[in-house]
Formats: sequence, structure tokens, C-alpha cells
Amino acid sequence: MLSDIEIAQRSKLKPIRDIAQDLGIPERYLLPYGHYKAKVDVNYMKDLKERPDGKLILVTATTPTPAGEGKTTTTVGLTQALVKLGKKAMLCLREPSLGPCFGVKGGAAGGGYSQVLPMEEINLHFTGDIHAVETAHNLLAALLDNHLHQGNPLKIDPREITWRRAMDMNERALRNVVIGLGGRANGFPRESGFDITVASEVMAILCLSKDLADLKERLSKVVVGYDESGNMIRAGDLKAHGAMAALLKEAINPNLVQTIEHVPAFVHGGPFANIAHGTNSIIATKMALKLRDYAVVEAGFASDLGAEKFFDIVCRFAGLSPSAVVLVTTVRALKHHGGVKKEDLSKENLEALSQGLENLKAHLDILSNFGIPVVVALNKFASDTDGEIEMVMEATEERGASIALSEVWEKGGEGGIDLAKKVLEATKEEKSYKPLYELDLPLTEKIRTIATKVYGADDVEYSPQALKTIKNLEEKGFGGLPVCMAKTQLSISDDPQKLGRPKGYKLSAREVRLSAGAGFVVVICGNIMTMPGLPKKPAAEFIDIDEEGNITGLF
Ligand SMILES: Nc1ncnc2c1ncn2[C@@H]1O[C@H](COP(=O)(O)OP(=O)(O)O)[C@@H](O)[C@H]1O
Ligand SMILES: O=COP(=O)(O)O
Ligand SMILES: [Mg+2]
Repeated sequence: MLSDIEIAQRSKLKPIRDIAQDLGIPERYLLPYGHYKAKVDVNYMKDLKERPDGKLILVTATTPTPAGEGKTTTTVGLTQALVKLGKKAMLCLREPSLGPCFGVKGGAAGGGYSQVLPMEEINLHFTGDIHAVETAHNLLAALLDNHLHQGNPLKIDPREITWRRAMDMNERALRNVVIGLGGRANGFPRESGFDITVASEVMAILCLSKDLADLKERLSKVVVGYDESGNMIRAGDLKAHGAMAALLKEAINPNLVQTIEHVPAFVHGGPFANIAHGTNSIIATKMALKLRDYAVVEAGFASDLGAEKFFDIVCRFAGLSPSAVVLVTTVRALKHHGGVKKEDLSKENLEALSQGLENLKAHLDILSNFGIPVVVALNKFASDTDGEIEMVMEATEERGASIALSEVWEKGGEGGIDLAKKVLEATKEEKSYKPLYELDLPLTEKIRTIATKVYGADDVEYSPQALKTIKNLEEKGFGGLPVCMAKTQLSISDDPQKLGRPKGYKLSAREVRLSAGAGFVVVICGNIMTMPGLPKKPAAEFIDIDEEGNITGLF
């Protein structure tokens, strides 16, 4: 089997204008970036608002190995299969971050014969949206430190500044830095640090805004720190939000590309699901629902992260409700949760698989909280044996859940026909989702609800600083916001070592941050970092380009 990039580079693409035409997008709203990428003017939504919505299909997964279990691949493959069945369908994905691209995971454009193309461009600079988010984030940081240097009329307390810097790279050396060194001309020395751009609140705001006016309003609310009397200082107080919104003028328009089988795809916004809310922009999802009868949307990482936040944050904000959920799992991930080492994952091990099935059952229970029909997609790897496949199929059916063997990586849409038929069946149940918690609960109650009903924890323990921040936020009127949990993706708990279905533990809430512009409170659990680090052998070392401009090693 060819590598992802070899398959991608051998694929013939249609001009993006033809894809847009098939979608009925008027020329005046199409903003081409070359032959195979385009943005669609967000103002097109004004023309579409009276049109009925199609059905939303959410793709999530069981707890992944570090390589990922095929959500993006399944999102692409399932949509290709729906089109093969004659359905009008398209998909929505997040834009890949350079962090994982050059780190462990590689790109996020799908894989095998279920990819969005042009994968090199999508995985690298794409249309520049992440760079725009990063620049807007760092403009605010620069204006803040300049305010201190120019006399600090707002009396900002330099010890209470919460706004950091951003860079789209896994750079552990920048997690904590000292700025303002070198004397008077360079400002005030103080501690700061960098988060990866996809964890920036500006990225979350881009993904949750409904248009440019909403974006600017949200940016003005971003809290950057406190003054000497403990009052919040916002981006609006620094007059930063206009310039920040100007930098995002193009970024707010969703990016249109296509799959290997020429199925339309929006790729827009890029928040990770472990340290942010984890799905593409609401603008892209809502536009896709106007343009097609089915919109397939991927939520990052497993159901305890991307799916929970999609239901409790995105659906609530955007008035969305999925008609079906696809729960992607793999034999290799389940064996991993049964205790099998990475190097042995391709060997048959029915006993470990049987134990690892506890993780699949846990995710089925998690998703049952939201009341939407679930179809399990067993993403078939070449090393899976008939016995292993049979065990997963039988165990799932015994629980009364629908399951399909998915071969979309190897066969494209053709490999997802059975999955597509079962998903279409599930969407006919016409169920509406219910959020996990009501917004009028105290923040600690919201956190406890997620910890017990989703993570299976007995309770939550807070650091003194986390409790102090929660008290302060509730006193300042932010208690009614939803919570965005930040924790490891490698476990349902906040401890990456706890595999399978962790029980008998307390979730550790170490830090709480307010994202006033995005409209949620971030709760940082365990040792999760908002600036990841590169691994021993970064994927970047295997990426190259020849004199003709052909890139190799991206996967
Ligand atoms: N069935 C499969 N067989 C082999 N490799 C696969 C399969 N499904 C996915 N992959 C590869 O695994 C990696 C992760 O897939 P991806 O769809 O990005 O997962 P996720 O979105 O869940 O992180 C990609 O490199 C992809 O090509
Ligand atoms: O935020 C994480 O997304 P994936 O699960 O697609 O890696
Ligand atoms: Mg993915």
C-alpha cells in the first residue's frame, strides 16, 4: 500500500470552481486560493438562512493510541460512501496544526483512499488562517506589554497578567519565559510563556463566532489580566479588538477543498480537543448543513473530549443537534487498552482485546448521556484477524449497539457502504440531543457532572488556585458559562497511564482559566500542557522537498 502522501500525489483533483459550482455557490462568494483551494465568503450565509438544514452526523472515537484511530479518515470515507449511495453530503474538518504535523501524529487530512486534498497544503500553510490567529493573539500580547511600558494608565498589575503568547509549534522551551530583559528600553521584566496557537482563545473565538461582528465583539471581551484593584482588563480596554478582527478578516471565511473522490469538504478552524473544544468552526458546519442533506463533522480525540464538548458547548451555542454519532474504534486501540505494548499490537491477542473492550463499552455509556443514536465503526487495519474482528462485532451487538466494519482507508467510499447504510438508518430516529448539565449549575457542579458521568471519576479535587479562580469567576458573574475540560487524550481519566475504563479515582483540577470571549471556562486537569513538546524522533526529520518542489515524508 502506498503512503498517504504517495496516494495523494497520484490523485487527480477537480478545479475547486467545479466543486463550488456543484454546491451551487455563486461566483461572487467564491474566493479562490489557486486551483484546488478556495474560501467561501461568510456573507453567503445571509442568502442561505431561509434554507432548511440537512442532518448532522458527528464522528468521535474510543480512547486513541498516540497515532490516532481513524476519525478523520472515517469522516472522509463515510461521506464518500454516502455520496456513492446517491446522498448529497459533505464533511467538515479542523485544519491541521504544525505541532503534531512535525511531532508525533503527523497530518490530519485523513489517510489511505479517504483523504482531503491537497494534503501537503492543508497540512502546512493551507490558506494562512492559523498564522492569522497567531498574529492576532500576539498583537494583543504586544499591546499589553506596551501599555505597561508607556506608563500603565489602566494600572494593570504585572503579577496578575493571564494572557500569554502563541506559536503553532511543539516548543517545550517556550512554555515559561522571562520577557522585558535588557534594561529600561525593553519594558518591564516579567514571566510569560507560549501556548500552541490551536489552544489560543482567539482560535476558539474564530470557531464559535457566527460572523465578523460577533468575532470582533467576542475579541473585545478577552480578559488579559487584572488591575491593582482586582478588576478585569479586557482586549477592548487596550483598544486591541479592532486590529485583531482586521487580521482575521479572511480567516473567518471557511476553506473549501475536496476529497480524493471529489466530495466537497470544509476545513476551517483548528482547536485541539484535549486542550480546547476540538471541532471546526460553527460557520463551516452551519454552511455545510445549508448546502447538503448530510454534513459529517469530526470532533477531536475520543467521546470524553471532543464529543462531550461538541454537545455541551458547540451544540448549545449554535443550536445544533446531531442526528447520529459514529464511534470509531480499532482492534489495535482496544488491545492497547487491554495492556498490549505498541510493538505487539499487530499480533493477534484475543484475551487482551476482550479486556480492552471495556474502553469501547465506556464510550458507549458516555454517549448514551446525550440521547443520540450511535453506530460503531470498526476501522479495519491490515493486521486485524477475523477472530479479533468477530469479537468486537459480537461484543458490540450484544450491547444492542449497531456496528459496521469500515474499510475506507483501504478502499475509499466503497469501503464504507455498510457503515453509511447503518448511519442513514440511525438518522431516521429523529432524536434531539440533551446537554449533560444545565448552565445555571455552579461551576464545581458542572465539573463534577462531567467527571463522574463522563470520566467515571468518584469526585473532583481542586488545587487551592483553581478553587480561588472559580470563586472569583462566580463573584464576577461568569458562573453561568459552560466548562471546557482540558486533559490527556490517552485516557478517559486525567492520568495517561490509566487505560481501559478507569475507576476509583478523583479528577485533579489543577488550574482554571476564563475564556470570556469564547464564552467558556477552561478547567486544566492532570499534567496536560497547552504547549506540547516534540518527541525523540520528530516527524519533521523525515519530511523533505526536492528541486521540483515535491514534498515527501508528510503522512
Ligand atoms: N485502517 C487504517 N489502516 C492503516 N492506517 C490507518 C487506518 N486508518 C487511519 N490510518 C492512519 O492512522 C493515522 C491517524 O488517522 P486519522 O484519521 O488522522 O485519526 P484521528 O483523526 O482519529 O486522529 C493516519 O496516518 C492514517 O493514515
Ligand atoms: O484534537 C485532536 O484531533 P484528532 O483526534 O483528530 O487527532
Ligand atoms: Mg482527526
